[in-house]
Amino acid sequence: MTSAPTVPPEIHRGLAGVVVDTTEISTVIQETNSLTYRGYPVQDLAAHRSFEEVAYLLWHGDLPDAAQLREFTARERALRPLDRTTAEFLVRLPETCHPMDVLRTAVSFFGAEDPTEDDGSPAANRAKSLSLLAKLPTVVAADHRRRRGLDLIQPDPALGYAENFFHMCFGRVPEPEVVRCFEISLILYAEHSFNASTFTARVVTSTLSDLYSAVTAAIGALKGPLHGGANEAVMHMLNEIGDPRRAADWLDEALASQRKIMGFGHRVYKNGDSRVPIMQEATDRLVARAGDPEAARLATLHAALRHAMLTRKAIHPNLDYPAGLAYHLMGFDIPTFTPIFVMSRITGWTAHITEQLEHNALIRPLASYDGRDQRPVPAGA
Ligand SMILES: CC(=O)SCCNC(=O)CCNC(=O)[C@H](O)C(C)(C)COP(=O)(O)OP(=O)(O)OC[C@H]1O[C@@H](n2cnc3c(N)ncnc32)[C@H](O)[C@@H]1OP(=O)(O)O
Ligand SMILES: O=C([O-])CC(=O)C(=O)O
Repeated sequence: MTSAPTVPPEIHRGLAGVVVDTTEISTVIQETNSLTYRGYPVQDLAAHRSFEEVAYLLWHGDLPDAAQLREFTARERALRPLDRTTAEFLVRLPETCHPMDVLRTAVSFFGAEDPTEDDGSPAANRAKSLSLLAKLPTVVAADHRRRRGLDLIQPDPALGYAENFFHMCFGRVPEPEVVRCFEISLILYAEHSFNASTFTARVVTSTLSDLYSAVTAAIGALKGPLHGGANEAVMHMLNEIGDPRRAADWLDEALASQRKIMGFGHRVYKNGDSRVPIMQEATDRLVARAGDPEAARLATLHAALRHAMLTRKAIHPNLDYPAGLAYHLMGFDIPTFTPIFVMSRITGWTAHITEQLEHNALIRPLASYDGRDQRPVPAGA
């Protein structure tokens, strides 16, 4: 009897187009290039709400009322300082390591220090998430200053999340318009469904590992230049091109040598990233406010490259393209750009960790083997 020929399995490399689970947290709609958090359009949240309100929304499912927001922000502000052991541990890390490595190590260290580390109850995870939201900016700012040879500035509980970050990095808070542009970037970066780092967090959580392990792994996934690391790569690329008149030629050479152009393209959005118009407007406001030739040169170069990429490849910018330039204009050093993304995405990651635990199934796909045929092990020498 002959056996029926086996149908080769369909391979979905990179899980492209594969729907692996449901989520109530956000939806990225490819057809309309839109994004909602818990049902609210992200554009409206960016226009009318604070980052703290969005964090609350992602975790609790609804926007806070005034009393809930007061309580939430008071708790976040109280949790910002680092204890002495953590601060001493972080300054011992080599300055040659990337700030994302510092952040990843810090989260791992917080996990090792947390006495409730093995209690994965929803209440314990909510407390850990809030503590990370509060402390990550303190770590990022301390590291930003350490690399400039400056001492840490303690968090100021009188300041909001975004303002306090500027205070801890620079010892001053810029004009409200600059703070608002920064806050808009945090709102836009907060959540994006099953992107690579969030999926990483869900994979780790699906084994019933702890929240710190899941966030540590997610930071590792976000660091790569095909994901969050692109906001830094955008600025390196603009610096490499230099002259706006060189943008089109530079692009032609880069494409001819098969280079990926950083800050362009997206796995889900094929006709433009829903978040880009709002972030681009915020970046344009920063350029206008700076009012200097250097900001104008960068803005012209940024626009010229975007135009050339659309003309040559019909590929649109993603959020990292305007955000990278915006963070530079705000005065942050390039290696701090992706850590800022983490300060925001910690909200989305931890919302997904909670959701994964609510309906957990171990994440374990299959692979189609195309290696050597089975063969006998030769006798040892
Ligand atoms: C917050 C975020 O994480 S957003 C993403 C940030 N990452 C980047 O900006 C890095 C640059 N972009 C990229 O590498 C890609 O666009 C990704 C990884 C984001 C998405 O990749 P994919 O979904 O695999 O894109 P896909 O393979 O469908 O690309 C289609 C075609 O466009 C090309 N393409 C896509 N993006 C780019 C790019 N940035 N530069 C040059 N070519 C590109 C691909 O090479 C491919 O060409 P081909 O069909 O001739 O081989
Ligand atoms: O959704 C993705 O693949 C990447 C992205 O834009 C994000 O994580 O914000």
